[in-house]
Amino acid sequence: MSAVEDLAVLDQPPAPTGPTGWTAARETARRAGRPASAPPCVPLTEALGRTLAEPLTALTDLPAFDTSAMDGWAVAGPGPWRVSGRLLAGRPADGPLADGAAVEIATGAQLPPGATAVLRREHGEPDGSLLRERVPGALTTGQDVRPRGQECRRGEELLPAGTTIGPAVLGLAAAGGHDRLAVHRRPVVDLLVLGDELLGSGLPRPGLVRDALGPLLPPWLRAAGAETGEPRAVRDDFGLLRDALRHSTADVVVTTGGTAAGPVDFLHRALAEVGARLLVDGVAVRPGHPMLLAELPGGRHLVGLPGNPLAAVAGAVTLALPLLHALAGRGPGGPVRAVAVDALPGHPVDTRLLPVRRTARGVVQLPYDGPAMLRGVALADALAVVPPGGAAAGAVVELLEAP
Ligand SMILES: Nc1nc2c(c(=O)[nH]1)N[C@H]1C(S)=C(S)[C@@H](COP(=O)(O)OP(=O)(O)OC[C@H]3O[C@@H](n4cnc5c(N)ncnc54)[C@H](O)[C@@H]3O)O[C@H]1N2
Ligand code: MOO
Repeated sequence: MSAVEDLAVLDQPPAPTGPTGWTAARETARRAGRPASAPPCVPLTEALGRTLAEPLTALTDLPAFDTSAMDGWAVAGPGPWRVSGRLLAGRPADGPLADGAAVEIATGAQLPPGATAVLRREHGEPDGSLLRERVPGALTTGQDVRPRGQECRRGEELLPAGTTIGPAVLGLAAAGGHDRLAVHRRPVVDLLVLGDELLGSGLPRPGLVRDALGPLLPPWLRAAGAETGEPRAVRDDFGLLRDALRHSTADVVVTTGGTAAGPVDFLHRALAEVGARLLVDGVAVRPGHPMLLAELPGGRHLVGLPGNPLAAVAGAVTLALPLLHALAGRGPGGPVRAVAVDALPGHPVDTRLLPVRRTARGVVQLPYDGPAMLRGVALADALAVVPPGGAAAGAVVELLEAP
């Protein structure tokens, strides 16, 4: 081994020897993800759900020209005014308006030079070719005019890099003159669902249960910025799992099940066999404590979610979403907090994640929150982070996104 390689090995944090604290585990996952360099520039139609790789700047003043905010008349100076002509939206204004003149104007039309205000249709009284105000003297200079640059000036930063591109961002980008946006690449996720007992359809039968995570995880991971296809069912076979890990080229492999120490829980062995390095091996959190995070050769990652469905949800919010957000270039965002209406029960030494519902007075616990249950979380607005020992009534707790 060369000296450089030697140093690189010494630089790496040692493999965890026990459960990682919940906050540290989430932070480790976030730090593990770095967005790829050279972000692509994509058309607006392909940018939804991605993250701005560069600040969004205005390519134009907004509005780009003085605009009428109302249907009525553009007027110059105090009334009464002599009316001639009509200005519609979509056509450039022609000649300037002389003092004492008015022109009929539509909302959104460019104001002619010399116009001092817009008189709304309902506030004006046409009298032959003259126009008067219904309430004389009520019109003020600049009224119902959207002056050029009111919202922004050309070159002004509208949104910072790291902003998630939602419909409003697309609209703003278009308004600001953009056809394409520099965005972070979506991290590609392979989802492997482990377990011989899992059914893809139909009713549970003796010993067999429906796969609940195959339907639950992909849309949630996509909403977190990932690109992922159909989950792949992998039977409880060491060789199959090892080969699935070995052959995946995804940025992140997410597995469900097989994290514990049962006779067919092969995940740890398969990770060792493919040369993975564990970054988190168990987390002091309930449910979900066997969750893990590993670095695969080539700097890719694997998140091992426990098989119990609510434990898998806890693993996703703790490890998978922070990792994917970081890879997708999303900032961590500020914590969301709420008051606990009643006391929230905790684990004596571990953090607990509880499905809760928002009410006007704060959040309340939902029933059916066992590790194997989804009934509570399906009704939940969020997962409350309950510190060891529990949270008293009136305490402020952090909230995490529920699927
Ligand atoms: N001796 C110990 N046993 C277990 C421990 C422990 O600490 N010591 N921890 C328990 C906890 S907590 C959890 S969580 C599970 C984690 O187990 P695995 O990740 O190995 O998951 P499996 O054994 O494969 O499955 C557990 C459970 O979940 C059901 N399952 C799995 N996948 C799905 C799916 N896609 N949809 C619905 N249900 C699923 C599976 O049938 C099992 O019932 O280990 C405990 N054991
Ligand atoms: O992770 Mo387990 O209960 O905590 O389901």
